[in-house]
Amino acid sequence: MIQVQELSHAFKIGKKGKEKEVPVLKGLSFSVEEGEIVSIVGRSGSGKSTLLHIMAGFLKPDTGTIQIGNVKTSNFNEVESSQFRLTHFGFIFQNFQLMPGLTAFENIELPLKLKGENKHVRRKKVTDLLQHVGLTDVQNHYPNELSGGQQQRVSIARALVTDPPIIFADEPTGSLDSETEQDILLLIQSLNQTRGITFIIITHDDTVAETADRIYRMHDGELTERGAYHAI
Ligand SMILES: Nc1ncnc2c1ncn2[C@@H]1O[C@H](COP(=O)(O)OP(=O)(O)OP(=O)(O)O)[C@@H](O)[C@H]1O
Repeated sequence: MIQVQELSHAFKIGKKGKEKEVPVLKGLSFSVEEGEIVSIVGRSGSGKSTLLHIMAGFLKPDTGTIQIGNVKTSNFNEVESSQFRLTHFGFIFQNFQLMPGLTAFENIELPLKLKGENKHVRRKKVTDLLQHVGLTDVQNHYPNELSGGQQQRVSIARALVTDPPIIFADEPTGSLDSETEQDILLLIQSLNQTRGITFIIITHDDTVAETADRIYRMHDGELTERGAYHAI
């Protein structure tokens, strides 16, 4: 479903005229099947976030191609990239990135408002998702009135509310204690199974990586597959 081929990217650093090229991705190729949980594991600075930014269309690769379904997304211009992102991708971040002035319900509802969905559809979708992620009782709480795990559940529900087929999760449990981490990983697995959503999890943590159906290890700008694990 997602095919990445021969992807390379280097950053230019230093003063104008004296720039140095720092290669980060060096011709890496890999694929993700529809409905899979894939993790990309690697040390800090190995290029995981760069790969995610390129796959999500925030950054152009120097060379290489990305194909999602039958669409070659690496050929997109900025407008096409952002339109594709809105309909195909959801994002989960380490630090949740919730709007502090909105309740849990309103945070989850926001992408639907931006999409112009009517109130009735919004209420139904948000109510269903609140139940699915176990937050019905705290739906009127603001982010600072929620635990880290609850905030991450809100951000997961927000990522899912527009029904994207692919979710990118960048260190989704990086701010959580190990018990809450397990709860969130189980939630991701349950959403993957019940809704068929593809998850791409970026992490430096082997325990998190092993939740996935398939693990890729990032090392020196290349990816190698590490086999299948089902640790939970
Ligand atoms: N905008 C940029 N300009 C120059 N160099 C960059 C830029 N972004 C990232 N880099 C460099 O590219 C390399 C890979 O960074 P990247 O953030 O992709 O790694 P990572 O594996 O996601 O790390 P972490 O786990 O710490 O987030 C690092 O050496 C970093 O310093």
